[in-house]
Amino acid sequence: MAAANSARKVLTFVTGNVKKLEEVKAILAPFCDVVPHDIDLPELQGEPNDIALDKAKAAFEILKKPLITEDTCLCYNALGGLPGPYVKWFLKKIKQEGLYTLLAGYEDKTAYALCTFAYCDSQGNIQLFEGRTNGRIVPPRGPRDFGWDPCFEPDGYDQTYAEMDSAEKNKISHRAKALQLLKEGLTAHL
Ligand SMILES: O=c1nc[nH]c2c1ncn2[C@H]1C[C@H](O)[C@@H](COP(=O)(O)OP(=O)(O)OP(=O)(O)O)O1
Ligand SMILES: [Mg+2]
Repeated sequence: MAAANSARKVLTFVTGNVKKLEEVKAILAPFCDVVPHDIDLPELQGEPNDIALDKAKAAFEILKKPLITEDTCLCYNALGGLPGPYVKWFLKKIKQEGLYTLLAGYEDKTAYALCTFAYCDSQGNIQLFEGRTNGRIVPPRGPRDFGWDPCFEPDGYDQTYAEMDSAEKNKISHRAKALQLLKEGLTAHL
């Protein structure tokens, strides 16, 4: 990875999620190539930062080379930040409709999408880069090919993430913001 300046930089992204990979590749295209490595990493329960750190540590123990991992949370303000890192399991069991009806008893539909990238260097040192986009939870609208995108309407938009084109989402998303910080943080390393 520590390539000469003239060579194209390469980052290994450990994820099992092809839609994440697609977005990360598109957002980082001007900066580096992204090579996926599909490992189903164990995920701790707990605070988003601890989960993100642990995910990178687990990936490094297997690959023993520099890499990035990412963990995404969908946090409802009315629920003290839940489902947060557990949104994957909520989605699996109650689907997009359920993610909306979960808030039936609450007036506050605001939420934020939180993305935490972890970069692990060749020595196993880990740095985190966090991006957050505020919005609200709505009845699902738009294509259903990426997680909770149909339920999340970012502030300042009347479209859900799912209804926006991908280029637009990639300008304002939680993931785009985290990757901007990662690019700034890694320019010296890569
Ligand atoms: O921008 C997004 N828009 C909509 N849905 C999203 C987004 N980003 C992640 N998601 C979904 C995927 C999974 O249901 C959960 C996060 O769980 P999370 O553990 O981070 O993802 P994952 O297990 O699919 O992939 P990985 O192998 O990288 O852990 O939210
Ligand atoms: Mg996961």
